[in-house]
Amino acid sequence: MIKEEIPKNRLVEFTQVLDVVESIVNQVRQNGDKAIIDLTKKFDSVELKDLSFSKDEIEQQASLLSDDLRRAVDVIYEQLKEFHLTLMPPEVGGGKSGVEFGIVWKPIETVGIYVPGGKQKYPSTLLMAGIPAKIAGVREIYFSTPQYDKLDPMMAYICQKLGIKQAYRIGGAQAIAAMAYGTESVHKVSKIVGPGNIYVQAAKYIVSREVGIDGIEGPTELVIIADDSADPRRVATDLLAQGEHGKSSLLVLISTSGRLISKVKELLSTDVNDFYIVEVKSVEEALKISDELSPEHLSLQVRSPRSTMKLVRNAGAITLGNTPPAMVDYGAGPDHILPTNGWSKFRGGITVLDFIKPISYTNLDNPTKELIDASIKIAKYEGFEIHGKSIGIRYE
Ligand SMILES: NC(=O)c1ccc[n+]([C@@H]2O[C@H](COP(=O)([O-])OP(=O)(O)OC[C@H]3O[C@@H](n4cnc5c(N)ncnc54)[C@H](O)[C@@H]3O)[C@@H](O)[C@H]2O)c1
Ligand SMILES: N[C@H](CO)Cc1c[nH]c[nH+]1
Ligand SMILES: [Zn+2]
Repeated sequence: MIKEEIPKNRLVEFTQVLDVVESIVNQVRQNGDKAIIDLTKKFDSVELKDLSFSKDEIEQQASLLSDDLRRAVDVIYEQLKEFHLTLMPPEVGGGKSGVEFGIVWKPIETVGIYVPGGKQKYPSTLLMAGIPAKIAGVREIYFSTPQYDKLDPMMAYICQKLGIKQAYRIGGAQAIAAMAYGTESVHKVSKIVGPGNIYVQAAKYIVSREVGIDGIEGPTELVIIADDSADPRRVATDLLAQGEHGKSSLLVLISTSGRLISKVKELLSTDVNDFYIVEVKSVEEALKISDELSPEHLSLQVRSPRSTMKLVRNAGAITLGNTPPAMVDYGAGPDHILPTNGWSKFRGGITVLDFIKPISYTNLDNPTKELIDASIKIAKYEGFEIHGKSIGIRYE
């Protein structure tokens, strides 16, 4: 259905299910594997026997992937690898007042990746999380997905390429809780990343009290800003494409062209999804609405996408001009694990930076008297006499 007013708040929000998910998380925390088995029966109607895929099962499934699809994965793997390698920050250092200081980057040691799978399968998401984790040097990468029978052959092949330590057949909030707290069968990790529905994201939010998370990456969102230079068929197809993720997707067109809008409306008229389509007077006005929404994907199908991009304040990922947003989903290089629900106001998509941490180092070779005196004075001012003394005894 076409709607002409964009809702102020997201209609589907992980905050709506925090209470029910808190109870799921607690059950897994207290009862481990047994709770996972019960919850999987309750929510997915599956009698779960083995919680993880064995090495043999993964090998067997991977062998079923055709050469053609293996090559496709290999091509995308190299493309994503290049993007994340480009972003890998250097170790930096400097000095002042006789102090040498700097940063060494260390990988997070254990990471759990959630790959959604309730309605569709997402081997591409395993690549999007696994490649930056591997480049960052994460020692043990685990992953979980709600596939209760055999593992998808493409995922199995990707598991092998990434050197996944263990793969679990667990979905929803129970998978997140299991990786956060550990169970008899599931390894506890230091950080959990990955997209999913509101139950999955609510669980990540809850367990972030104890483990790192990458943010909130819930139901897909696409805002297209288009002027009269845009092609209505492409605009409509981009909106329909993200609508494939399901009814929870947020699909928005903001355009300065009434002519484009009526053509796009015509093309969308028979689809089951809701589309929010608004006409504005200028691209600046469109940007104001989009920034307020802070969408996941932002597509700038306008005459000057580069100068328009400079004016954007909030978005997870921007595609310029004729670039299909679906290429970010698959093969362009930048990650498709992107913030939703307004979280692009304060963070971006996954990069290698989500898997490394900066540790500072300090070496006082020959500090100036001025710096030492100033430090001791502030320690005394705070009432920490011994802090001051521990500095003073070295440089008197
Ligand atoms: N933002 C991103 O970066 C990004 C990327 C890819 C996909 N996505 C989104 O991920 C989502 C995938 O959702 P999905 O549902 O297909 O798969 P999912 O794997 O996220 O969730 C499926 C699980 O949800 C649990 N569940 C379902 N109903 C429940 C209920 N009533 N109570 C408790 N638990 C329940 C079940 O255990 C099930 O296994 C889509 O909305 C898609 O748009 C987002
Ligand atoms: N559009 C999704 C991010 O919201 C990513 C995706 C994966 N596969 C297809 N699309
Ligand atoms: Zn998509």
